[in-house]
Amino acid sequence: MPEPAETIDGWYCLHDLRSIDWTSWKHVPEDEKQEILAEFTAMVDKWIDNEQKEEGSYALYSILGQKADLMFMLLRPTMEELEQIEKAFNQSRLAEYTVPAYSYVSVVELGKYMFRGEGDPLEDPSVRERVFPILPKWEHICFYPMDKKREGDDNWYMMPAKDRGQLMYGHGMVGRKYAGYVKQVITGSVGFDDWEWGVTLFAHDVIQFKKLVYEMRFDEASARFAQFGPFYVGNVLEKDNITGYFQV
Ligand code: VOV
Repeated sequence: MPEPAETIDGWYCLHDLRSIDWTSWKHVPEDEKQEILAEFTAMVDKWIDNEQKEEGSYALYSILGQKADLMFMLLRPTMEELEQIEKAFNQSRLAEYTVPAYSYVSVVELGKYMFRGEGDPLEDPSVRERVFPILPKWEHICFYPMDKKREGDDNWYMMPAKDRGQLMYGHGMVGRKYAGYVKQVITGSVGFDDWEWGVTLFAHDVIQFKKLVYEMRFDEASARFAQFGPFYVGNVLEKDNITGYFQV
């Protein structure tokens, strides 16, 4: 049996995507809208406070297209904390005007392919930074789940570790060209959700997602083995712009 890849796991992750029921929202009296948004903003304040204490992280984006309108990406040390956040939103008044669109449960993951250090990797500050990341608040986000193929000769899980390591090295080299343009957070979801990984990318210029994902399609790790779920792309929603976003 090929040697399984060892992973270094960090914060648990919830991608929570919601669609807004604009028709119902439109009919809410203005003063009530302000109260509802104040309650939601107070929730975001808690996420910001938690991030400042480095006990987790968050990203808040508006999503284009009809698949969803909002995406919350939340990182916490435990799944219980993620559940509390999800529940708090579901019990909020804003939730009455949203419909669940998609969700994804995973954990920030670093494959040991590239880790050359000795001892406990979680004591290495550069590893900690990657598995307990403070999510960038860059202008754009792109999120999609993916699998590695298990078909005939293209079975990732039957490949020797050394060959997988080589392919991941090639993958990393393509990715490195985008340093400063795209930041990636890879979350593992085997046993947690319907796909094997969640890929979350952040960029200042949205076109960089297309360039990177397209270039990677030609790299063997993706060309032979990658299978993709739905893609979600969006724009950062800063706390101060929440009221403006909900204006109708
Ligand atoms: C910004 C670009 C970028 C960079 C620099 C980068 C680098 C790296 C390195 C060095 C490593 C290996 C060690 C680790 O960290 O695990 C990985 C790992 C991984 N990646 Fe990646 N990736 C990028 C970007 C990047 C993209 C765009 C995708 C989606 C693929 C595509 O075709 O759409 C992706 C996927 C993954 C996955 C699913 C894994 C885990 C695979 C496994 O079998 O364990 N990734 N990735």
